[in-house]
Amino acid sequence: MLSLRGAAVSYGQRLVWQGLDLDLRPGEFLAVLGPNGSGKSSLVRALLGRQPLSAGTLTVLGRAAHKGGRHIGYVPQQAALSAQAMVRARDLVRFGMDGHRFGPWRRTEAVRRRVDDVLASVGASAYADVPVGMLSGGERQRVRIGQALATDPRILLCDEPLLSLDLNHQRAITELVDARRRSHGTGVVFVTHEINPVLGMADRVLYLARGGHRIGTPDEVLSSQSLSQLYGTQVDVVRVRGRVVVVGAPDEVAAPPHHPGHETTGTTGSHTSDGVRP
Ligand SMILES: Nc1ncnc2c1ncn2[C@@H]1O[C@H](COP(=O)(O)OP(=O)(O)OP(=O)(O)O)[C@@H](O)[C@H]1O
Repeated sequence: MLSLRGAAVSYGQRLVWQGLDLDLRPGEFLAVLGPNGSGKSSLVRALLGRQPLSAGTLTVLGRAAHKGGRHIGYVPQQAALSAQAMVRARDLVRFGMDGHRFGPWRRTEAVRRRVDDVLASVGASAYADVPVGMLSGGERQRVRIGQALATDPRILLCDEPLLSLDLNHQRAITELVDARRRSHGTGVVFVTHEINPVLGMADRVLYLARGGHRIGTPDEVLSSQSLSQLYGTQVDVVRVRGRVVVVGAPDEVAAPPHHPGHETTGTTGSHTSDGVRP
């Protein structure tokens, strides 16, 4: 579905990652992990065709990537709502369709039914008519996923969809995405700091750090040996009561410079010494 060969992203002199070979299969769940500033969002932007590769190639469904393809659904990082706060959940889902299939916004019966179906599929029917500014974080994430699924995309890119959600909502959101890929064969790229909610679902993990990466099954990548090699220092991956904790991964960044379109997801060095939060 997605194919990267020898891919790299850099901003000026800053090389973010390089030498990335990746194929996403239909229905596959790929978790993308890594500390702040390791280039997870840059990868998502590259896959969306919004960030040019500095080396290598990307094809999406067999064709060179381009912006705005309706085959890719995108769940962005939680952003300040401001402009959308008064928009109803059902309108957000409809916006997701308008840009693609239906041209100018038309209130046709078919569109209304489709919006209802999408809202039902993400469990958001009960608050379809509530302004999104009044929804909880978890409810809003359901609606955002609905918006991303509005065009019935074959690939779903989720950029930190679990941020600021409690454990129950993290589980609900990951299960929603998991159910979707199983029922529709949707390929999923799921960027997260929170490995544990996706551990049982991820077919493969791509771990980005220090300009390098590891890719493989969760057991292959999330091992002391693999992460120690990646970081170039001793890192321990321990499993405690079925949860994975990464101990000793050095913080990657001091303070990522703020620039438009790049929202950091936590405080400086939030990739803590236990790395992936339990
Ligand atoms: N548009 C840009 N111009 C210059 N540098 C950028 C730009 N976007 C990202 N960067 C830098 O590239 C690096 C990777 O950023 P990116 O947002 O992809 O990382 P990330 O892994 O998603 O981080 P986080 O977990 O904090 O969201 C960072 O050092 C960041 O400051």
